[in-house]
Amino acid sequence: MSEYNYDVIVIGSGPAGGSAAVSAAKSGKRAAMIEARSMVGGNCTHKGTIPSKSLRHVVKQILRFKNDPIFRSVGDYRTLTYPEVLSAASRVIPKQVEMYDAHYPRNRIQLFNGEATFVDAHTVEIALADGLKEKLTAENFIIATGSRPYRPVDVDFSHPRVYDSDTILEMTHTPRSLIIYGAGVIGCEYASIFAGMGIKVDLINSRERLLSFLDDEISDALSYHLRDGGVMVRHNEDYSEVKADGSGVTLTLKSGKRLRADALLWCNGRTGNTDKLSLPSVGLEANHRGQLNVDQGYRTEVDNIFAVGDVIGWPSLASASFDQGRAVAKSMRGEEPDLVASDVPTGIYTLPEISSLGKTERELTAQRIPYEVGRAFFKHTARAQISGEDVGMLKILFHIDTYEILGIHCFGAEASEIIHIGQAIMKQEGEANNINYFASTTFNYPTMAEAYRQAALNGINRVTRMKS
Ligand SMILES: Cc1cc2nc3c(=O)[nH]c(=O)nc-3n(C[C@H](O)[C@H](O)[C@H](O)COP(=O)(O)OP(=O)(O)OC[C@H]3O[C@@H](n4cnc5c(N)ncnc54)[C@H](O)[C@@H]3O)c2cc1C
Ligand SMILES: NC(=O)c1ccc[n+]([C@@H]2O[C@H](COP(=O)([O-])OP(=O)(O)OC[C@H]3O[C@@H](n4cnc5c(N)ncnc54)[C@H](O)[C@@H]3O)[C@@H](O)[C@H]2O)c1
Repeated sequence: MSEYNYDVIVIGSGPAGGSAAVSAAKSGKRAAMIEARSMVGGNCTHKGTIPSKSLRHVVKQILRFKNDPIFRSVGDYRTLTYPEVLSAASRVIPKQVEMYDAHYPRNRIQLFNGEATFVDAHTVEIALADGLKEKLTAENFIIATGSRPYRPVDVDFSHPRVYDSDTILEMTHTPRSLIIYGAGVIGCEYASIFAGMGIKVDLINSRERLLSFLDDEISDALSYHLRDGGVMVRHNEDYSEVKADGSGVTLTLKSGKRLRADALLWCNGRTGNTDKLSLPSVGLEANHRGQLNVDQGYRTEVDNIFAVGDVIGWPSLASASFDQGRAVAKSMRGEEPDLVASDVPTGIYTLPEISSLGKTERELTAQRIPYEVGRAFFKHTARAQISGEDVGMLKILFHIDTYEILGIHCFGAEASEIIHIGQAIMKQEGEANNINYFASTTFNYPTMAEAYRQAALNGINRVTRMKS
């Protein structure tokens, strides 16, 4: 008999912890999960990815209905309130919870609901919902406690007109105007959602362009479409004061500007959930963003304690967290983790959607790599013309001599799915990663794969002209 209750205890049931627990259990480990919420699924399911993507889907449907005359002939368009949109979007959460819930008994993972705190490197205490405490021991621990919105002390988040990305899901009214402070991925996605509902949005960015990690052309397209959708984007601005009163919120910027709106949504930064874990009892310390350092195998500075997901920082994506969960289980078994998230695609669910993979034009130019660009505009593809979603572009960057694909950048409807067609080719070893694939392969018609063919031919023709 082992001296411990479990081989592994996972703390946090989001994408990272959930997949780590299932992977460990499938390889024969006696696993337990401790989750502070009453339901599994993590912040991803309850506060982050799932509610925001569901909200966005509902708003996209509304816009479709509003903008397409055919729908107006079958029903009147009327303005929906935010609580109505939220209620439609919330239907997905229980379905996700039910799906995740089933994994635990099926894989014989013992689930405990309560907040976990370390006692020592092999013991945790759980504060159970009924006020009782329980101690559990394990040979290994996996910390997958995720992250939460960062709240600066000089902003009063208890005021009913001041929200963050968690509390915006509890807003019970429909503001006529909204200030979104922070134009990262969360800020831009929510700007699309609220502008799509007809709410006047001010989007405040502390940097000089939107989502500067994107290819410049795509970032410019996002700026254009957000503005076209009614969002007022302001760059290079930092707040000096947020003041909320009974009728609205005033945001004063360091530049001296004052903005006023019915409500404010704070989207500036996140912090890792490590403050409740009593890390000093095991000799661990989080950085100033509440995140833990890990090695290539997701091991912290304490040999038997691992960490995955948002709590270790970049890339802080659900997509990568699922893979990290499986990778850490492998690492714990002493195997080489092969799923280290180094080539994660970006999928940004603004309206229009954005997705990219690999190098940007700016990076290739800085690295002096000779490349050419192949472009296809959605408006020239039959599929987009038929669906009516003809705003968008696919851009392939490839090596001028070898034709190796170096980067793929896309915006427009279903961009985050479309990118995966190119990803499959980019992942090929050696000469198999070649833009010619798209020029010499027959695709279903009409499909958005046609955009790859158009972009490939566009780029190859340009190189051929240049070489002739
Ligand atoms: C608004 C928003 C939109 C997003 N959209 C996307 C997207 O479209 N695509 C994408 O890939 N990513 C997206 N993300 C990021 C994604 O949600 C996170 O990367 C993902 O949730 C991280 O998963 P995780 O398993 O690390 O932790 P989480 O999902 O944060 O789950 C951690 C869990 O740990 C629990 N926990 C914390 N402390 C304790 C404790 N002491 N004891 C017990 N349990 C504890 C929490 O209750 C929580 O359930 C979005 C995030 C936000 C906020
Ligand atoms: N579709 C998606 O994949 C998706 C959607 C939402 C959130 N997320 C993930 O959730 C995480 C959090 O998103 P977010 O929008 O809060 O964060 P973010 O990192 O995109 O930045 C949010 C804001 O904080 C500012 N900021 C961030 N770090 C800063 C720093 N060091 N100094 C000064 N300003 C800084 C940025 O300028 C930006 O205005 C991200 O890692 C993101 O990838 C992903």
